[in-house]
Amino acid sequence: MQIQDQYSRGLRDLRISVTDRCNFRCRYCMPEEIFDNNYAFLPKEHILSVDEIIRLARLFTALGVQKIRITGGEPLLRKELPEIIERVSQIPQIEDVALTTNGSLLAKHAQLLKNSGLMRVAVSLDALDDGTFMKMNGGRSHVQPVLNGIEAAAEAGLKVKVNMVVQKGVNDESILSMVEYFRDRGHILRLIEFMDVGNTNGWNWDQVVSKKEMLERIHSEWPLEPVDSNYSGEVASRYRFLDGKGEIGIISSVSDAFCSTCTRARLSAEGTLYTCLFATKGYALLPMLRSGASDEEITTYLVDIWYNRHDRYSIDRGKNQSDGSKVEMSRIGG
Ligand SMILES: Nc1nc2c(ncn2[C@@H]2O[C@H](COP(=O)(O)OP(=O)(O)OP(=O)(O)O)[C@@H](O)[C@H]2O)c(=O)[nH]1
Ligand SMILES: C[S@@+](CC[C@H](N)C(=O)[O-])C[C@H]1O[C@@H](n2cnc3c(N)ncnc32)[C@H](O)[C@@H]1O
Ligand code: SF4
Ligand code: SF4
Repeated sequence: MQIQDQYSRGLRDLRISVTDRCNFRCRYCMPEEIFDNNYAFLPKEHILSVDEIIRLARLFTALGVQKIRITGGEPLLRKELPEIIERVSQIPQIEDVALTTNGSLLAKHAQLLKNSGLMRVAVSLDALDDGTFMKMNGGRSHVQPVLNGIEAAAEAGLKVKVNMVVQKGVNDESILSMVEYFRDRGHILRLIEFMDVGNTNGWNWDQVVSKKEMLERIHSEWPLEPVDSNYSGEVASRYRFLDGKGEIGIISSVSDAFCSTCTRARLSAEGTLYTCLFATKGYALLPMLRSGASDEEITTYLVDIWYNRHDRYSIDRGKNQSDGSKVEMSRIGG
């Protein structure tokens, strides 16, 4: 069944958060003064079990989902991650299984994840110097373990992309060194505009380096040209180096929104469905799962939610948007 929302967007991509916990405290996502020892993380019994994740993933594939991204929190903190990946990748309609991780624990697990059926990994890394990186991740990790994770993933045969959130005055001076490092090693670096996700990261426009500015800075060092998207609705705009040394991506949710082609649904660790990264409201599926709802009942509910979807937060950014607090990024995983 192919379903469409109010702007004729299908449902292709399901992003599943497998935990709300993380071993980092990136200031733009989980500032440590908020996510401290008193923070109420989800108790285990309120988190989707592996069976529940697989059941929902199957139901979503019947509505058009072909691509699954596992995220968090930090997904490598979930002990059952290899089993989740193995079972998700065995669902016949699933063509692409990817993982988004901070990379700090990846070196140890990359080969097992690849053997379990993982195809691609996006590793987040914001700078190559420990000073800047540790300032951004709340002092939780040096750079080297993440670089080791990236190399282990590549050696295991996983396709690797690197995600860098760019924050003006914090790590924008690291753009060129990051570009140089990863183009020399053949990994695609994607530069992400700092976004106003959640309610706690102190976002303001002054800290955003726009896509245009990032491109100008990189182009003046290594000339670039645009490349067509790999698929309709791709989040990153692609640019190739004219000297033939690979490509980069820019994710410009703030300065150049891409909502018109957004086919992404997000499932939080506690089984709540969000139809936008900036949603103020989610749809709790866990009570249905645990009260014996049939596949047909859950599917009818999902179809109805998608049919009524009219999210386009980034296009409308700055206009009066609905009140209420937004879901935290660590709950739905970016
Ligand atoms: N505003 C907005 N940002 C998004 C959306 N999807 C992804 N992002 C941002 O882009 C970042 C990178 O996304 P990834 O999870 O690495 O992967 P992807 O864009 O799906 O990548 P590919 O599947 O390789 O094309 C995320 O961490 C978010 O910060 C979206 O629907 N809206
Ligand atoms: C929430 S994390 C979850 C997965 C994993 N812990 C990681 O960091 O890759 C997913 C992605 O969201 C990005 N992200 C988090 N907060 C962001 C923000 N305020 N603006 C832009 N991207 C953000 C992170 O950099 C990361 O690439
Ligand atoms: S961006 Fe990822 S690594 Fe950083 S705090 Fe958020 S969930 Fe953790
Ligand atoms: S802001 Fe919402 S609707 Fe727009 S691309 Fe991101 S998730 Fe999709």
